[in-house]
Amino acid sequence: MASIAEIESVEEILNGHLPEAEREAVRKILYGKETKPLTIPQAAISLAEKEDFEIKGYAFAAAQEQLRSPRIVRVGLIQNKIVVPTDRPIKEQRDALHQRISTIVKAAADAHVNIICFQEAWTMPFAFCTREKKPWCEFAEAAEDGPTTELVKDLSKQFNMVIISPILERDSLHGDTIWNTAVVVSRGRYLGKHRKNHIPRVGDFNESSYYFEGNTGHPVFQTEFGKIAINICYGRHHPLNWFMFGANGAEIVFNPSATVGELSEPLWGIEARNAAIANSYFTCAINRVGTERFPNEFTSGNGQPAHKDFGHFYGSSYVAAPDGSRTPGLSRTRDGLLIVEMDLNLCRQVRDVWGFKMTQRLDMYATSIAAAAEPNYEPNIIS
Ligand SMILES: NC(=O)NCCC(=O)O
Repeated sequence: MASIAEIESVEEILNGHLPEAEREAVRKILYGKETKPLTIPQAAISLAEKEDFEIKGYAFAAAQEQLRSPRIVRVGLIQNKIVVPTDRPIKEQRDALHQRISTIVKAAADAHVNIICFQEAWTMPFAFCTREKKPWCEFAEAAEDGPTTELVKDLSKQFNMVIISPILERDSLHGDTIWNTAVVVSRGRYLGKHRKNHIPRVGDFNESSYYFEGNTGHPVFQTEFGKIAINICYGRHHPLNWFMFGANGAEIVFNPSATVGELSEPLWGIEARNAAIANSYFTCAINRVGTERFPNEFTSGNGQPAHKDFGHFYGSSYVAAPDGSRTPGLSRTRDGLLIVEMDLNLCRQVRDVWGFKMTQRLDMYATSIAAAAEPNYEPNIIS
């Protein structure tokens, strides 16, 4: 039997072992309405083969309306391993990732992707497990015009793509503070940024040693391809975080992440998908792959011996639609590009059917939440 880290994907196992007669019914129960495979241009397929990354494409269907034209958008999600070992010079590590992701973006451009999102802190290993400041803080760079944003501006301009680039940000203007930030670039220009709202204090995710909770609220970016927002990684466990992006009008919310199997894999397929259902928008969940080893040992505060790796980042990036259907996930082990076509009209179509916005009782919850946030709140328990 394969070890859990070696399992390529749950879908592969189901497809390989379910009798054909039942396969489609089981798929429908688990994943909802069928997502049709997309025809991916040969140039993109050849590049993926040559450069050894998975490429998969699916399309969500929406109803044809009488008064509105379809609003078809193609999104791309990239998941990847780090390229060179973590003891190599910072610039070499970052340059290697810049090169790798630029190649995958080229395949996305060949497949006519309009909006692409990279994984959380994509320019670096997820070194926060070490609690060491040196040399990892050196990966932090300016959101507006750091070397990574300059590269992303070039790619965005060259391929007319909106690019979401989650980086470690250094804000030199405000005390050299560090943030976990997603930068949004459109038409080759910096459009804005969002800083991660919820900072984990769980397992080896010692991110609070490096940066604070974000101070940018819940911005939604109006792009030529629709209204988009970013809920960075651990924010996916917070329903109100998802909710506020929806309250500000998001049609697609990206969830660039870095998370490991032991901790979160059973939650992974549920949370972004549930957010898509609850908020009647599309969600795009992205996780890195591979096992990252660090030069120095660190402990996990769990009584176990010190160790040098973070465990297995399980990939499995996927997209969920407001009607609750979802695409299959990318591989649990390989670099990959997931291309998904969607009609943004589906958001309103689902709202009309389910009425979740109409029935949400915001005024009642506003009062209740304001009361519950008071330090002397008395929980309403009747015994
Ligand atoms: N990067 C990050 O916030 N990870 C926390 C663990 C998780 O949310 O699964």
